[in-house]
Amino acid sequence: MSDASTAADGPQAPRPRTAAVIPAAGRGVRLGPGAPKALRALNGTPMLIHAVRAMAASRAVSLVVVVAPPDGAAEVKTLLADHALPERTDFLVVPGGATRQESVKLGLDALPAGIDIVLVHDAARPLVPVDTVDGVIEAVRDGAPAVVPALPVADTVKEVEPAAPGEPEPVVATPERARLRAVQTPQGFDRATLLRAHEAVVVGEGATDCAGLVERLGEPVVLVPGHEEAFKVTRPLDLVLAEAVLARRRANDGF
Ligand SMILES: Nc1ccn([C@@H]2O[C@H](COP(=O)(O)OP(=O)(O)OP(=O)(O)O)[C@@H](O)[C@H]2O)c(=O)n1
Ligand SMILES: C[C@](O)(CO)[C@H](O)COP(=O)(O)O
Repeated sequence: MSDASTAADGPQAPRPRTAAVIPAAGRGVRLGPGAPKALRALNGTPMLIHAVRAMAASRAVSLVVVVAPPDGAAEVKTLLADHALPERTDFLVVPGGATRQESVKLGLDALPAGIDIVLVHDAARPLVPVDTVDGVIEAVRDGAPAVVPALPVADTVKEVEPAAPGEPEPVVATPERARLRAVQTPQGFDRATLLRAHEAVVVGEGATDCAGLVERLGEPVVLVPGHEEAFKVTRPLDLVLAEAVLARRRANDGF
């Protein structure tokens, strides 16, 4: 994707500037004991570095804000300095909060003036392909205030009445699968809309993704195609899958 702001036949309006906020402050409890999830290695490189490279691979992204584990900002700055990253991209590191939503808000608060489009991308989705990133940015540039990459759901999904641990859970509904989508990141937003959505959150009534907050404002949220390789590393088997994807990429492209 080219980011030129002038054309041969004269000056045009400058392209909107895009930043990526990467919440990376989670512990990774479901992955099991160890370092914070974003700092764990995939093929010898921290997951966070894979995620940062995935964002910086888009020529439209001029700034990446990493939201680090609360006591890990210095370590993350060192990691960014120690790994090869594109020179055209700027990097900022801020400490995160107690929830993903709080961490994203801390990242948003660190954005400088002049950024119009914000991607929010989980460090835990280190392998998202650049075409998916660019597809999200393009849809925001085309005027959608909130854009989410998504895939059809493969399993049938049941809604349950939560039960005590160890007790069977009663099913209350089976949503029509053809209407369900599993959503991924990066989610892309018009900056002002995303900020308004975060500022409107009532304590105790958060959402598990930023797009959920925009929906509550009554603003439209649209989906674009996601990618199987943009899966979230959540449980131990996901690490095995992520390393297999990297091995396949190396075999295919010598990458
Ligand atoms: N307080 C938090 C919690 C989560 N995240 C980030 O949000 C993304 C998605 O969250 P998830 O995969 O659930 O990560 P964890 O919260 O670390 O996982 P777990 O729930 O297993 O502890 C991750 O990149 C994670 O680092 C964050 O920045 N700040
Ligand atoms: C944002 C997200 O990755 C979209 O699927 C997901 O909601 C994050 O959930 P988590 O359990 O907080 O990781």
